Amino acid sequence: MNEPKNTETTQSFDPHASSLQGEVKNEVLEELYAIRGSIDNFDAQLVFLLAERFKATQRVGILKAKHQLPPSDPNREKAQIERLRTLAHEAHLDPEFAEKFLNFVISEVIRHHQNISDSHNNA
Ligand SMILES: C=C(O[C@@H]1C=C(C(=O)O)C=C[C@H]1O)C(=O)O
Repeated sequence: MNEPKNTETTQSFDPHASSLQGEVKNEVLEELYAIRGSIDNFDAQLVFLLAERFKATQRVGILKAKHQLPPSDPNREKAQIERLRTLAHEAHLDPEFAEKFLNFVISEVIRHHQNISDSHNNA
């Protein structure tokens, strides 16, 4: 996966921004910054991964619009949710959270698909 050359974000982001400065000992702050470095890496990857996922779902949306297929596919969603809940359980992630997260993403995808279908029909 190609990561964008996001010099703007890297230049303006202050990894040490904190409301705790001056409130806790320096060594605690240093340890916090070290852990937060990993959190920042995870968050960046999440954004890249989601961007790739949305690229793929856009293609599905175009395919569906071309062939007059409905934006959502409830049986597919059911299967995905079951799978993700199992994966989450195995990974010690709360399955309820995994389900909510997937539903949140899917509802946004369906909104995109509806928009693609509307503009396809109006063209
Ligand atoms: C992407 C699709 O469209 C919708 C969105 C889904 C998703 O984001 O994974 C899954 C099923 C559909 O409701 C699809 O049908 O594959």
